[in-house]
Amino acid sequence: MIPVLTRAQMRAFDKYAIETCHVPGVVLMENAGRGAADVLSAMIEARRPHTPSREADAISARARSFPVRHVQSPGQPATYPLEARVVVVCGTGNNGGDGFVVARHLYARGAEVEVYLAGKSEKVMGDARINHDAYIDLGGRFFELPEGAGLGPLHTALARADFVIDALFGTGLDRPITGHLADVIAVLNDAAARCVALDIPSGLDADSGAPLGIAVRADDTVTFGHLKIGMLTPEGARLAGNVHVVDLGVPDPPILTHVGVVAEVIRRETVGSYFAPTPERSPAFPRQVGAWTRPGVDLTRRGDTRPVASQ
Ligand SMILES: NC(=O)C1=CN([C@@H]2O[C@H](COP(=O)(O)OP(=O)(O)OC[C@H]3O[C@@H](n4cnc5c(N)ncnc54)[C@H](O)[C@@H]3O)[C@@H](O)[C@H]2O)[C@@H](O)CC1
Ligand SMILES: [K+]
Repeated sequence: MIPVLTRAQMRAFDKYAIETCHVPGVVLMENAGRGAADVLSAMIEARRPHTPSREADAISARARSFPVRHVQSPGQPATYPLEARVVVVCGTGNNGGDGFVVARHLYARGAEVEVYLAGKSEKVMGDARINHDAYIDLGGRFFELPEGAGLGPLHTALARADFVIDALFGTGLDRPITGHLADVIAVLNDAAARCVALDIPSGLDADSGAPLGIAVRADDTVTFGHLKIGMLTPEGARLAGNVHVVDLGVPDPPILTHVGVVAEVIRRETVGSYFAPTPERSPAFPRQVGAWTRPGVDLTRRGDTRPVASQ
């Protein structure tokens, strides 16, 4: 079964890993961002066969000048250099920090990357600041888009982008989005580029699955650690698009025991475990001996998912 967490549970998961298990937050952020970069690399690779021939010539010329250390190895999701123009739109919190990690990895893999920060660098702190500085000091293309700045440059960048990465807000969202940040999201939603959200589409309430003011309409969402319940409601699922779960590099059992889960997604292959065999003939299937009957199952809480009785 696949665990599903609330916003508070996911935040408690990260906190427990950092404070009790002593996995540094910046390591979790690196694992999250690198995992997302792998998902994106595979998406970029999947487009490669459709490249028109003139462009393909340019690509092979670039490939010849790309460092030899990027020889494709087993498990590597793509051929380097990646052929894609990627615009990463970051907020000033840790979701934006994930965006800087993704930007750094895609840049290192040869993609054309630009980062737009919806705010000022001076507002970026902690683990996000470490990754902000690393990306910029490695020579990554970077632009600030603070309150009051025109959104023309973002429009222009998105018009030529293949992918736009939404790293504005994750589980830290706690009030409706208004003003400048709402305008930035509207620009993202107008773009033709494939939109990939990090953790959750910005503006989506991770618990209710409703937009808080305005929300990004993603084609894909790369979510970190575990599914969030808000992505499984009809509206949340529509905004999240295809969902990919990336692990944070920490084992689940010691942490999930402490933080709990709100629901579980059942896999086809394990659905049988929800049914218990009856020793007698079932009244519903009188000819069948040892029929399988449905026990009481409540899929909304982990504690209630055990079969309680044969009925
Ligand atoms: N160390 C960690 O805890 C990890 C966090 N991760 C990422 O961090 C995210 C959570 O990061 P943060 O808690 O920094 O929060 P966010 O980056 O989601 O949001 C940033 C801040 O924006 C403010 N805010 C909330 N709603 C707003 C609104 N409507 N308008 C303007 N400002 C608003 C809040 O003060 C919030 O803390 C996760 O979704 C995930 O992407 C991952 O990197 C994994 C590790
Ligand atoms: K996001």
